[in-house]
Amino acid sequence: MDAAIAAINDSADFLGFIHFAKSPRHLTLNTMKDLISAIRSVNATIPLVSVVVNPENDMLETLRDEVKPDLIQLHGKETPQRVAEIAALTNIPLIKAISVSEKSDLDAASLYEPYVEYMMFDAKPPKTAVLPGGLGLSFDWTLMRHHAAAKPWFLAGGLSSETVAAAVKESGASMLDISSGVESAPGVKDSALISGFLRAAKSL
Ligand SMILES: O=C(O)c1ccccc1NCC(=O)[C@H](O)[C@H](O)COP(=O)(O)O
Repeated sequence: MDAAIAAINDSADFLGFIHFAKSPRHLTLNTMKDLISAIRSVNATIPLVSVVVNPENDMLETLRDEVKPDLIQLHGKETPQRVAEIAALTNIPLIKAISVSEKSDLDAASLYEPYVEYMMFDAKPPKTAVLPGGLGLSFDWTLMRHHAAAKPWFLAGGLSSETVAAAVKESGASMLDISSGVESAPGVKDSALISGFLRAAKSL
């Protein structure tokens, strides 16, 4: 909660919460529900995002009916057809994350755009990685320069107060997503790092 308050005080535009058991950032759906409710009692407007990976329908129904995030971020290998089903099932705006290591990884993005509010482009994890995100890895940001997008998109992966200026310059991103770059240890958000990142990003 302290990190969420720090981010709100420093004018973060979204807050995200991970539901993925293997992640050091994992929150149960009950904990996420309580956290979302507590944050809404101090700030009713900041959009709150539940981040999930290849979710089954029963989990999505719990998100929709109990957790009630403003957005759901899909960070797995969901196909465009599955994203369409999730949009219809939940009626909650979606963010679809795409893993990028080369230009051709961007080709499928347009297939998702009809069903989502936002896209996210994140670094492709190594094959051996346990996590699909939150790894502090970046990709060639210049790949985004010529990407024709119909929906607004976040740049993610390896961002920090040190890298953000180059990331924005090289990618042309106007929306950013950060996780490990504002942590003092895996899963431990650091208020000072959050403030530093938001100041650096908003000064660009
Ligand atoms: O962060 C996680 O542990 C995680 C686990 C499962 C699915 C997604 C996850 N993170 C997704 C994010 O949106 C991260 O913010 C994004 O990958 C950037 O991470 P980082 O490179 O650490 O800033």
